[in-house]
Amino acid sequence: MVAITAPSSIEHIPLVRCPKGANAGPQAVIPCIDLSAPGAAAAVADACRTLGFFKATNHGVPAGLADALESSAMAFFALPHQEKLDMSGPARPLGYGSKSIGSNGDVGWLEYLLLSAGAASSGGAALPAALRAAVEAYTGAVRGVGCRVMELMAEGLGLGASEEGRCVLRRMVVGCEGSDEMLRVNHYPPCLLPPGRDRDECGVTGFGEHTDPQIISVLRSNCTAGLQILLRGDYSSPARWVPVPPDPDSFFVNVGDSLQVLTNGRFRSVKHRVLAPEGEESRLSVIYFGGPAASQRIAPLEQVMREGEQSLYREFTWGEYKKAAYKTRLGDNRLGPYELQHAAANDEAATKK
Ligand SMILES: C=C1C[C@]23C[C@@]1(O)CC[C@H]2[C@@]12CC[C@H](O)[C@@](C)(C(=O)O1)[C@H]2[C@@H]3C(=O)O
Ligand SMILES: O=C(O)CCC(=O)C(=O)O
Ligand SMILES: [Fe+2]
Repeated sequence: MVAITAPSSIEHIPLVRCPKGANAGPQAVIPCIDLSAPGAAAAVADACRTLGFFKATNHGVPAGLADALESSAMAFFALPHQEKLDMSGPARPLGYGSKSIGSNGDVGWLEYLLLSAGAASSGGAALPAALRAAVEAYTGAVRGVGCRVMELMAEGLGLGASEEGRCVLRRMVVGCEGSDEMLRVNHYPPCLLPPGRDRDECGVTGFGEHTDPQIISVLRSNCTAGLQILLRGDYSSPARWVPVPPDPDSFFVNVGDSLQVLTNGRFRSVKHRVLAPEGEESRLSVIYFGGPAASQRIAPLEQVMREGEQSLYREFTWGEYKKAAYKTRLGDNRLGPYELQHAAANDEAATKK
């Protein structure tokens, strides 16, 4: 990676360039799942096992809620820097941030608002009234999508026979005292490179590669592209980045690290990143992060484990994991320190059955 300085409305900052060569290869198909279709649970589980990512349609959220949030957020980001800071406070971690992501030196070509989104939260109390109202209405709706998806995930894992099984994931995030829900609004202004700078080999990093630490993330963006996911490689093909074509009418769902652990690796958290817009248009994305209460134990759900199967992870609470995660850089492997070497033993036990 090479540090460059690119001019734009968000000042001169050293930026990281992402090699584009790694994107070569056929367009990967992002699974597109109709949340109301009869086979949705199986399709969701399949997508979470293979990619850890899918697009959700037929979600029932009125377009007006996202439109209202998009327009009030764009009006907010158009305010002078100091006003934005005064209204939200600096992102430590909640608040208004610009260029710097987290507190360990990551930078990106964006500005953002990071808000607590819990049912009882007053996240962003000093924001403009229209933005606050739009955030509240949108959060209620996207939380509903998250609930539906978490129930489909549980059903797809084979836990759907009882109400308890079907709701086991959803209840960790919604309707649970102290759960850790956040809403993030990211604004990526166009990044116009000076004449002579060549974009063919590199893109400018909007948001560097990472996995999300929570259980689930539900993302919606405007029409501007930039999001990419990492397709894991195997013995026959190397890992590669694939662009996710934007679709403002749909939501994109990410499996987070905590869900990877809860399913003992059956669902895989997806590495993703955002490249800064190359055209004239800004990218505006809104992400709902569903995390559990700080005291929630994160360990494989008993109901998903086969007889004799061992946990692939040392157990932790969400509070411990979040604290550790916030000491890492974006691209670090945050689950690494919790991994146990039991995969081979589990495979052997499974094939003997
Ligand atoms: C560099 C960082 C930003 C982040 C906290 C961290 O130290 C590592 C995880 C990052 C991440 C990625 C997903 C979400 O955008 C986020 C809010 C989260 O929960 O973990 C961010 C954190 C952040 O921006 O503060
Ligand atoms: O802005 C985007 O499209 C994705 C950002 C993201 O992955 C994040 O905020 O965690
Ligand atoms: Fe993310």
